[in-house]
Amino acid sequence: MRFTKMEGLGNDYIYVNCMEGEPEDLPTLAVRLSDRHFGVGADGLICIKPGRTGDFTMEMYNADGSRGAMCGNGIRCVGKYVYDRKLTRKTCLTIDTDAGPRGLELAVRGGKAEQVTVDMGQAILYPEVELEAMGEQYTVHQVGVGNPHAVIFCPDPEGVRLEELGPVLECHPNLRERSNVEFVSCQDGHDLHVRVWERGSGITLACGTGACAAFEAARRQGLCGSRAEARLPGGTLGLEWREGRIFMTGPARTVFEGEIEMG
Ligand SMILES: N[C@@H](CCC[C@H](N)C(=O)O)C(=O)O
Repeated sequence: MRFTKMEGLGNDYIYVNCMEGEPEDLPTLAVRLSDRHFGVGADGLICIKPGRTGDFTMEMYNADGSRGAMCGNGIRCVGKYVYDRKLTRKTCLTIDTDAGPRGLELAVRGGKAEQVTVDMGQAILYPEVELEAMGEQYTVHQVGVGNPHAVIFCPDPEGVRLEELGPVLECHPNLRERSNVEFVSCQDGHDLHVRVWERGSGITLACGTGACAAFEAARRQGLCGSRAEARLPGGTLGLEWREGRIFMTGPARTVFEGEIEMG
């Protein structure tokens, strides 16, 4: 099976062209290929399929084989994948996801898509909850960006013991559902510093939907205005709130292509 490894801010996935059929048992394949020692190594698997109503469909699996409805860094790479391989000549396209269709605008240089802006749609803010984890109290802002996020504001995200707290918070019974977790600080009304524990994949270098969830929570708290930059360990994303929708801009990059023996 041929595959392409791509990354957006170091949030890396294995991309498989499923336009004319797909491998069997995608959750098991995601676990096998994502393994960084015995597989290719990635935060998960993304399949590119024919559009349902849009131009293409993105189907994503986390490294543990669970399915994610949306992936902000992944969808930018899907845009680059279909454009660079000439599966489309459109620079404005619609990608169907389990969370609904998302509009993409590609910035092209030398025949390749480099930066991608995604209309991430409306974020939903649920009532905040207080909870206890590893002996500490946290105020959690629950945000839906097509997938569930638990945003916690703190003075220094770098000081958080994410590898220990992440798994506890991801499955905390006080949350609406199993969630992605972001520790966030906001400075100067636009500078968001974000560290992420991703549901199903653990600590990742970035999370596009997580950056949007942090932005929405910060905006609603009056901590930032309608434009912000989210600084994550893997790089920076541009965020803009326009008429109730969030627009996210960032890079998409191909790392390498390969072929793996199945069975
Ligand atoms: N890395 C992603 C989010 C991937 C899905 C997430 N782990 C989930 O299960 O909801 C992003 O960039 O948004």
